[in-house]
Amino acid sequence: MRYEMRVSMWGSSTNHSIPSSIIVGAVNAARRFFSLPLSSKTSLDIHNSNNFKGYTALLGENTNPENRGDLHEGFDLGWEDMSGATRSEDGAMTGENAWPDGLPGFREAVLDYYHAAVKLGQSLFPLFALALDLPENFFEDKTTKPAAIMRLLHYPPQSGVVDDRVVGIGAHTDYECFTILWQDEVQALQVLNNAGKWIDAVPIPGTLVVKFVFYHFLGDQFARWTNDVFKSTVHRAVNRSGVERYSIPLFFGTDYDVKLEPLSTCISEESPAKYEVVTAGDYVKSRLEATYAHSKMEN
Ligand SMILES: O=C(O)CCC(=O)C(=O)O
Ligand SMILES: [Fe+2]
Repeated sequence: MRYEMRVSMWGSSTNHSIPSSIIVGAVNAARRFFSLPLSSKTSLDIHNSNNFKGYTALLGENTNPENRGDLHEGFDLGWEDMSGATRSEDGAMTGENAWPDGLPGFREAVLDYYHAAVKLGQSLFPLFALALDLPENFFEDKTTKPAAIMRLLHYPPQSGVVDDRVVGIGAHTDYECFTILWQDEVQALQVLNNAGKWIDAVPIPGTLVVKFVFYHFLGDQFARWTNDVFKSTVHRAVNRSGVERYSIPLFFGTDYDVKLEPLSTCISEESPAKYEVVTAGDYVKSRLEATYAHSKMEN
């Protein structure tokens, strides 16, 4: 069974909504950033960051090891408060964000969206806990220091014969528990269904689409917490639209110093624990290292 929750982007009284002005601010910030000269962007090269923050050039990332690189550019950031404070207790993922010079208002617009989306993400954990027969507050003490990576993504259009090994973002599963995704109106995102067919995740104008689909669109941290009761969904993006595309995923995990231990409700004699226990920080970092390994060597 598949559940999907759509959250109206128009401000309302519910605390599940992200005001449209905040979304528009972040999208405009992304447009301004990707319009910078390449040299300004590569000065923030993600390979120079000890915790994978900053700029990824076209083909810099390779989410599917069978592919030759992803045809998008990106800007990655993690938690930071408005005053600029970062945290020291994030284990392997501890470190600062990398902000561009000469883009007034960029940092504020991006962080405004980040904080609003993180708040939304925090409000979803109790629903997952209930779905797993756990107390509603089960994840509360495991999500006190938001371990959330956000990305601004820019996909050029691809035309003619598209090599399946060079697409916008190759087939992959996300590394954290779940993903909140804003995408513009350009169709590119696809989800692999149980029959092995790629299904278009159709953009809906005027909405913030929260990928919130049990058993289908969850990330690998939840697969580890639940011993695969929650299965991560394979997805990819191929932009054949003829126009450029922007998206903003936010990956929401448990705190970086928390161990990804299988839940007692999800293991049994018939279904013993499958995964080695690691901290969320070590896990995310190892996945990012694999994703960027090919371009690190060229660097
Ligand atoms: O751009 C998109 O719609 C998907 C991005 C994505 O899957 C990712 O960054 O993990
Ligand atoms: Fe993804």
